[in-house]
Amino acid sequence: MTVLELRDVHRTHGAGEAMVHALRGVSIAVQPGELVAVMGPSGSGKSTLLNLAGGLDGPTGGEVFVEGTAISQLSRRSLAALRRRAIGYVFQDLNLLPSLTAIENVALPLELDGMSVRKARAVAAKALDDVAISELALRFPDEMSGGQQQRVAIARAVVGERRLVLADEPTGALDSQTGESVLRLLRARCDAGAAGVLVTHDARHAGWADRVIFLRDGLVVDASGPLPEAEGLLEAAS
Ligand SMILES: Nc1ncnc2c1ncn2[C@@H]1O[C@H](COP(=O)(O)OP(=O)(O)OP(=O)(O)O)[C@@H](O)[C@H]1O
Repeated sequence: MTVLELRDVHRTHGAGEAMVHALRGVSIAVQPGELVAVMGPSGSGKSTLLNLAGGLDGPTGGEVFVEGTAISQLSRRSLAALRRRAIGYVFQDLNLLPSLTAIENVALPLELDGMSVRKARAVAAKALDDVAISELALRFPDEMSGGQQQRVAIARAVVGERRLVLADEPTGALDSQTGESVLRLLRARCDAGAAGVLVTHDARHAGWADRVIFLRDGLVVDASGPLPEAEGLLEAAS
């Protein structure tokens, strides 16, 4: 089943002369096992697309479907449950809770979903092990490097077998080696069956994706295989 579908999605901000058309009719579909990179110049609508895909924002036109469900039809409570259970987010602002340890941060969505603390901690410990930082489980975010925090954020995004993983420049300011390991984790999650959407400015990062969608002024201007087509488009845009 298609995990994520945007059908003729529009998003405007503001009104009257100040109205901005962040997205002007975008249609995409992402299948299980597929990692799709979204590229485009600053202001082209990439973050808007990701926020709509994750149900963090609603479209002003068109519809977003997650696993066949139109998310505009969901109650607030159902949408919150869908976000917690099915969707993992790795955003540049990591949103790790500073007063919780690494393992508590990863376990939190599971506990919120009703899993016992004991079981949630066991699942979280496995997720931290998967991203090779099990020895940091009891550290607080400010006791970890940026790369280590990023791994915690990835573990939290995929814990509990989330089927849709959304990443907005997940490598942030990381050095290239650490950044690559974050992308490798995302790729591995998709290879294990999740659908992924990766917003990036970096053509090398887009090289981890199965295909690249290129946005300009809120429209998909090309959807192609990964490199070298994406590099050509980037050069054409600059
Ligand atoms: N809350 C908002 N209010 C008003 N305008 C907004 C809002 N959010 C986004 N926009 C506008 O919508 C357009 C698309 O923004 P968006 O952040 O999606 O672009 P982007 O491609 O992610 O850019 P960047 O690469 O710089 O992060 C821009 O013109 C932006 O100024």
